[in-house]
Amino acid sequence: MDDIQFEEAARVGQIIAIRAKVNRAFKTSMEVGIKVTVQDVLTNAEKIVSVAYATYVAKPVGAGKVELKPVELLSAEDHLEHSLAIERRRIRLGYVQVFQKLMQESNKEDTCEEKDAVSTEHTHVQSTELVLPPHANHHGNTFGGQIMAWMQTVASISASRLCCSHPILKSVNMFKFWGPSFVGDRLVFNAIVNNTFHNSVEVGVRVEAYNCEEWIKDQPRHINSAFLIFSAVNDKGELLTFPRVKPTTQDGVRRYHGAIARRRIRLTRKCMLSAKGDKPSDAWETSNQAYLSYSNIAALTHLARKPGWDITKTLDNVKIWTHEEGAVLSFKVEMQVKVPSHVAFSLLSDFSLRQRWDRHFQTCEVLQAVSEEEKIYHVTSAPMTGHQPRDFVILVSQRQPCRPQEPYTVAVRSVTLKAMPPSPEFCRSEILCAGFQIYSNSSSSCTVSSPAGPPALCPLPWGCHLTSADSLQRESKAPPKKRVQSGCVESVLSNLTVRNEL
Ligand SMILES: CCCC(=O)SCCNC(=O)CCNC(=O)[C@H](O)C(C)(C)COP(=O)(O)OP(=O)(O)OC[C@H]1O[C@@H](n2cnc3c(N)ncnc32)[C@H](O)[C@@H]1OP(=O)(O)O
Repeated sequence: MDDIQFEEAARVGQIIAIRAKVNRAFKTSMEVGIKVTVQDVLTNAEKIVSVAYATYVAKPVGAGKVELKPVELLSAEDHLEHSLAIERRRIRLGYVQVFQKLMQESNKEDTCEEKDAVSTEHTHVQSTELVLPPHANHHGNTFGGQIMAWMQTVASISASRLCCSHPILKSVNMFKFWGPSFVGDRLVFNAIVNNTFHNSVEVGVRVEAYNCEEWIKDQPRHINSAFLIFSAVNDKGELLTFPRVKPTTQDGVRRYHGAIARRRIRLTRKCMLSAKGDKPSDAWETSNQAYLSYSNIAALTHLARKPGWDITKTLDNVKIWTHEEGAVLSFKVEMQVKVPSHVAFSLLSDFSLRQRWDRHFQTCEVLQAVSEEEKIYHVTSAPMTGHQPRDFVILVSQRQPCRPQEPYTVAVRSVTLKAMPPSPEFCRSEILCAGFQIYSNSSSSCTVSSPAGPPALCPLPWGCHLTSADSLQRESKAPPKKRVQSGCVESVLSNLTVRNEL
């Protein structure tokens, strides 16, 4: 289960709609997108409660695995979600490594030394539940949602020890059901406050399952651990401040730092969700690398798939498309080239080759080869206006297709690197959203499509549409002047040269 954020409370008398769809089947697992909205019967106003993604694994009775068939994609939205699902899966599978890296860093930080800090041991709550048939599915497996509901009860009692009020669940951190539990099992829930952050508190819940034999032998199965974040309000609806806590055991210290690391990842995500087009590019840090790569690929994919592209010019086998939305203008250049798609991809994704065919690239140096698929480059470029040469620090994310119908993707966006601050020699410039999508036409030819546009219109994971709607609204209120993003025209110009050089 990915992070769950509760954006809106659903109250008695309101109508809840839950929409779920398999976005992509991988091998044995599949991503399900879930959107929960609440409608007020009196006003008809509909609000989003939560958008979340769950991973299900098809499981036959007994041992063995079920290999899933690919899902059939019917709409443009199906295609978009399908492309982005694989990027979200990368974030999920990489989460533990990111967390561990952050833990290494946060272990150096001191724990709370405040005299009046409350010992976390005061917040320990335990409860035991017996799994009965109504709690389980037709295989006799306890419903994940039932386990989550029990977790929330015990966690909110734990949080209430600190706030002397009713805690409100704000979000649930990404978690995994490690193993199943069955009808007849006893589930023991242990909840404890890990850390407090001014207006919020993180409670960790560990779930252990016992069948009768395991109960007697005291041999629990650890089936789940989750982290729930609560806030609390007073009668006037004002947020309450939580007291500082201090861990008193070695395990408590580990959990205390774990909460800080998880919060860093959460805040990074939130910060990226509320990103405005005019803010400086994001810093490349341990806590946000996965999200920056996601947003790089997602921005390009989303832009390329937007409805409403118009052909502006056709030159031989090159088409230039434009897309207008509010006051924002984006470009896309599309060309047929007589080289196999994998060759075009290897040429276009290696930016150190770009100087050979792009006159806008004067120098290009790899600053960080993060992985085979993510590289950070420093690029210098001749001045377009004025007299100062420009430079860029860009993240290039490249992806190979999982299926023949899918494109090769090379996405480009600016990032900030501490090791490469702006220098007086160059005017630091930004690429917001650009790159290539390469579709195979035959074994010897392909179509290279190169969109470039603003990121405010791109989706980000978990709750993106709220941000997009906001930004669209902002854009529509802007003065009616076409805003061509910096780097957009240059991108079009330089991408045009690809054709000849290939
Ligand atoms: C209708 C109601 C349904 C319910 O509520 S069920 C109740 C709650 N869930 C449970 O009780 C499940 C408990 N867990 C289990 O039984 C096992 O972990 C489970 C799900 C069978 C998987 O076991 P295995 O097949 O041995 O696991 P595996 O390591 O080979 O991985 C299987 C597929 O899952 C993927 N996976 C593993 N960790 C993941 C993660 N953190 N995020 C997303 N996907 C993840 C993994 O990549 C693999 O996928 P694929 O085969 O490559 O498609």
